[in-house]
This record gives sequence, structure tokens and C-alpha cells, in this order.
Amino acid sequence: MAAALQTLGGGIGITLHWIAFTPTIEQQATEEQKKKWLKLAQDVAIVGAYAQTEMGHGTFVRGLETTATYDPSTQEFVINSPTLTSTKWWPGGLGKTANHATVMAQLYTRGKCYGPHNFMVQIRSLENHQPCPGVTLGDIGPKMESNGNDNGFARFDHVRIPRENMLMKFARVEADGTYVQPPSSKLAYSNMVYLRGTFVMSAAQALASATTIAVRYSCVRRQSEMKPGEPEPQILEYQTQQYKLFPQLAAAYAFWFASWFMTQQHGSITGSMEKGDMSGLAELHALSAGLKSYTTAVTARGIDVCRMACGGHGYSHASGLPALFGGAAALCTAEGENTVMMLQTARYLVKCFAQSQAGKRLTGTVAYLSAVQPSPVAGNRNMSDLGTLVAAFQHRAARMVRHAAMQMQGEMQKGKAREDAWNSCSVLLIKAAEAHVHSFVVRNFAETVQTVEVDESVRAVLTSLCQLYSLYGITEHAGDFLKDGYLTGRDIDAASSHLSAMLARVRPDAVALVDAFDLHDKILRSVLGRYDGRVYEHLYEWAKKSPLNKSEVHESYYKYLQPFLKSNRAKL
Ligand SMILES: CC/C=C\C/C=C\C/C=C\C/C=C\CCCCC(=O)SCCNC(=O)CCNC(=O)[C@H](O)C(C)(C)COP(=O)(O)OP(=O)(O)OC[C@H]1O[C@@H](n2cnc3c(N)ncnc32)[C@H](O)[C@@H]1OP(=O)(O)O
Ligand SMILES: Cc1cc2nc3c(=O)[nH]c(=O)nc-3n(C[C@H](O)[C@H](O)[C@H](O)COP(=O)(O)OP(=O)(O)OC[C@H]3O[C@@H](n4cnc5c(N)ncnc54)[C@H](O)[C@@H]3O)c2cc1C
Repeated sequence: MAAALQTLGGGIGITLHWIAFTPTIEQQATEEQKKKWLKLAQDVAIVGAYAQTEMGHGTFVRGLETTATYDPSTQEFVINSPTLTSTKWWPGGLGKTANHATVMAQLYTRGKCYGPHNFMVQIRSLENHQPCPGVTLGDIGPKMESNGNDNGFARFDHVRIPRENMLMKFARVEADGTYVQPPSSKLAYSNMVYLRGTFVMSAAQALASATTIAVRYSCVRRQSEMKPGEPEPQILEYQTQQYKLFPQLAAAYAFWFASWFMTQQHGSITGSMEKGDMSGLAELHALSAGLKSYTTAVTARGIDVCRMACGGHGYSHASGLPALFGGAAALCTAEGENTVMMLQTARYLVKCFAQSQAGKRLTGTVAYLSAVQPSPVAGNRNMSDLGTLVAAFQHRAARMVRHAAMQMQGEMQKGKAREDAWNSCSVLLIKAAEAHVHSFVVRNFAETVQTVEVDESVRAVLTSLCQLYSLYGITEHAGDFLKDGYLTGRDIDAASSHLSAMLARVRPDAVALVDAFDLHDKILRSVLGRYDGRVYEHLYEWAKKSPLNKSEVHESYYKYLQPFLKSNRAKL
């Protein structure tokens, strides 16, 4: 049903109904409100959008301009778009599909603003789907990709909703207009934390799709001569092709395992929060923000590497790779723009570093910050040992976090305000946060391959993949590891040669490793990545279906080319 709706007419989409609107009801509505809306949403008796972003604000949620003003005389909220820039802009499904929306608006009661809160607003008639009175709706126009989804705009002209339409699990407004504080003002943002966590799996699946397509195609495609007179080899025999694809394949597995951890953490911490224990919220926010930012950025770049590795056919929509890239690019912006999200992780790391400096023992994903010794112990390290590789990534991250935090402290000691010191160190902070997330992904990958219940032969392959992922990271960021002498030039050379060995070791299992993602052709939607490998016949069939081939001579010949040719020939 959802898939049909997704493609029906190519102009509507209910993705956000499932991944944002419905989870917002689950996470932010009271039990009473769930009785009213949750089953309707789950049965698609209503279709919803998550309307938070506005034309003028996306990142800065506290700067949103839509207002929800409480009227105690009627016990209603008045939802209003006071300015052009307050127009809700981007929400998926808002343009033409949704008939309800959770609207994030600045809550005003008794003349005071209490910040952004979520409100349930019906936006279209359930009878004829016309916009409700006071509501103006539309689609925001074509985008880079995902044009099957009607990302829309909405304006509200003093639209009245019952008090009970404020999602009141955490904060409340009583009938007389009294505002009741939530345990944390950030609980209104809880669904964003949830959604960012799901993006880690979206990234893993996207990179798994791209590597499946590129690896399979690289076994079908034969090109050039490796040795004069010999048959053209599969392009996957070229080390450069392996160097392009296998680190992406390893990253897909790494992110898949990271998403397992993210899901487990989200469940456990939100479970504690349900019992009133908010202590894990900060770590959950920092982890979800950092992992979302890191995995989506690496995935978008990795998909484009896969696209380029497939030559011209990779650039064709027949490959499925341009659409994958467009989707992954969206993940870098949606649900918290990547830079801003990584800065949130940096903010948490700076706080934890200060606590560690004050003698607090750190736990969770930042525990290593207090364990890692500042002075490196150089020496010939065993660059094929996973423990050595994990320790190297943790040392790098700890050094970079310490450096960024000390740099910031130095700026403040020179008299800069904290905010100015933060801004002038934010590039260092971003790099430190990226190194932190990278070290988490490596550690989690290593721990997973060592503990996951698989046949020992499978564990051996996964271990090679984890080594490949780690060695690729070290060689790609060698300067970070060399900077304080923790790794030597000899270590980096050893890492490079071991990486080459890993490329050769993974090659025989490459197809099995992508087949293991078990992505059906209907999901891959790629002529190049077909399970049966019959690329060329299907590429020809695909091209013949191009709309341009409906007529032998296209109408544009008669309209433009023929007169143009004629006039040019007349001048000869
Ligand atoms: C091929 C790919 C496959 C699939 C994709 C296919 C197609 C792609 C198409 C579409 C993609 C799919 C779906 C799209 C869904 C997108 C939906 C949306 O985009 S919804 C809108 C999302 N918007 C955001 O995420 C907004 C981001 N901004 C924020 O979250 C906040 O404004 C901020 C940046 C965090 C800043 O908030 P604030 O100013 O209030 O906070 P401070 O920075 O001052 O920090 C204060 C304090 O609060 C803590 N904190 C902040 N946020 C949270 C939180 N969420 N939870 C817990 N704590 C939080 C912060 O750590 C600080 O704590 P302190 O240090 O003071 O202790
Ligand atoms: C495909 C897609 C689907 C979407 N779906 C939805 C949806 O369903 N519902 C919804 O509400 N929204 C949705 N959005 C909107 C999305 O959440 C916002 O685009 C996103 O939050 C970024 O905000 P922005 O667009 O205002 O960019 P801005 O915040 O204006 O960012 C622009 C640039 O400014 C930089 N910047 C901003 N603040 C800072 C800072 N503090 N420090 C350093 N740099 C900063 C950013 O890093 C970025 O480079 C969607 C967006 C896309 C692309």
C-alpha cells in the first residue's frame, strides 16, 4: 500500500508519514492522544507530515517563527505563520499528500513564549482533500532527487486547534493557560534523535546497494589488456578498482554494525528515560548526531566513487547509482545538517574532556578519552592486529579532542567570549568529532566481528574486512596519526602494504559479501547490479524504453532542427 502510494502518480509520498509523523505521535503524545491518533496513523486512515522546517529556519529550531498562541477563553491554540520566512518549507508529503501534520511552533501562553513544541493540525479535508480553512499548501518544486516525494510548503492564517492538540507527553498547557515544564526542554526534539539514528541504517543500506551494483558490474565488465595478448580482464582485477570499491564495501558493513549499536542504545536509553532517568540523553544525542553526520557523508561520497568506478554506464539512470547518490545527498542535509550535527557531538566531547580534566571517570562511547595517554609510545606496531588499529584510532581522536579543547581554552584565556572561542575553533572541533566517531565505528566493527555468532570462516572474512576498513582510514588520514609520533612512517608504510594484501584477500569473497546483503533486483533497481549479471541485454532493453525512442524522428526535428539546418544550408 505504502509503496503504491509512494509511486502513485509520481507526485506524492508517504515516507515521512512512517518515519517522522507516526513516530512523533508515538514519542510525544499522551496515552489519551495516542488513543485518538496513533491507530489512525498506523492504519493510514490519516496521512501525516512532520512540519518543522521553515523557509527561513531549519537548523536553528529555537528560531522557528510559526506561533501557537493559547486562548484560554476558548481553550484553543491559534496556529499562525506571521512572516513569509515562517512558511513551513520542505516537509515530505506536505505539498499534496498529507491531511494532517505535526507542526513545530513557538508556544505562547499568558503572554510568554515557552519555545518550540509540537502540535497536531489537520491540514486537508478528509472528505475532498481540499486544504482546511486558513491553511495554504503546495509543493516546493523539483529537487536534486526524490521527486516522487511532494516536499511541500504550508502557511497558517490564525488556524484554531483544540488545546488537546498540543502533544503533551512531556510539556503541558492546562485549561487556564498554565504551562507545565517538561523534565527536559530537549524532549521536544526526541523524534529527531530517533530519526537520526535510523539514518545510520539508511546510509548502510544505501552503501550496500551501491557496492552491490559496482562489485557485480565490475565482475561483468571486461576492459583493456592487463598483459599484451591476454583476454580483457574483469575490471575488478585492477587493484585500483579494488581500492575504490572494497573500502566502501567495508564501510557498508561497518555502518550496518554501527546501526545495530545505535538501535540498541536508543532502545535502552529511551527505556530509562521512560522511567524518569534522563542521564543518557546527552550521550544519545551526541552519538546519534555524530553517527548520522559521519555515515551519511561517507556514504554519499562512497556512492559517487562506486558510480565513477562503473564508467559511463554508472552515469546512466539504468545503473541506479545517480538516484542512490541523490538520496544519500539528501540524508546529509535532512534531519540535521551534517556540519551542525557534528558540532553537537563536538560540544559533548568538549564537555566530557573538561569533566575528565576535573578527574571524572568517563564512561560509554567517550570512556577512552580519559584512558588514552597524551604522550605517545612510539614503536613498531603490529598493523595487522585489530587491537592495535583500534588503539591508534582512539589515540588520534583523544589527541584531536584534547587539542581542540585546549585551543578553545587558550582563546578564552586571551579574553575571547566562549561563543567566539567556539566559533574560531569550530573547524578543529569538527575534525576532532569526526575522529571520535571514526574511532567508535572502528571499535564497534572490531568488537562485532570478534563476538558475532558466525561460522569461523565467515569471521575470518569479516576480520579481513575490518582490517581493510581500519587500514584504509589510517592511510587516508596518515597525518593525524603521525602528528605526535604515535605512529611512525614505518607504521604507515606497513599499513599501506597490509592494506594491499587485504584488497587481494577480500577479492575472492567480494561477490559473496555483496550477495550477503540480499538486496533483491526490485530493490536495487539497477541494470548493472542484476543478480543474473545479464547487463548488456537489459541495458539495451532499458534504453529502448526511453521516451525519446517512441518515434524514429523526434518532433523537435521538425520544430527546430530542420528549419535550422535548412537556413544554414541556404547560406552556403
Ligand atoms: C539513498 C538514501 C536512502 C534513503 C533516502 C532517500 C531519499 C532521501 C529523501 C529524504 C530523506 C528521508 C527523510 C527525510 C526526513 C527529514 C526530516 C527532517 O529533516 S525533520 C527536521 C530536522 N531538523 C533538524 O534536525 C534541526 C536541527 N537542529 C537542531 O536539532 C537544534 O536546533 C540544534 C542544532 C541541536 C541546536 O539546538 P539548540 O540551539 O536548542 O541547542 P544548543 O546547541 O544551544 O544546545 C543546548 C543543549 O541542548 C542539547 N541538545 C540539543 N539538541 C538535543 C537533542 N535533540 N536531544 C538532546 N539534547 C539536545 C545540547 O547537547 C546542549 O546540551 P548542553 O551542552 O547544554 O548540555
Ligand atoms: C530531502 C529533504 C527532506 C526533508 N524533509 C523534511 C521534513 O519532512 N520535515 C522537516 O521539518 N524538514 C525537512 N527537511 C528540512 C531539513 O531538516 C533542513 O533542510 C535541515 O534541517 C537544514 O536546515 P536548513 O535547510 O535551514 O539549512 P541551514 O540551517 O540554513 O544551513 C545552511 C548552512 O549553514 C550552516 N550552519 C547553520 N547553522 C550553523 C551553525 N550553528 N554552525 C555552523 N554552521 C551552521 C550549515 O552547516 C549549512 O552549511 C528536509 C530536507 C531535505 C533536503
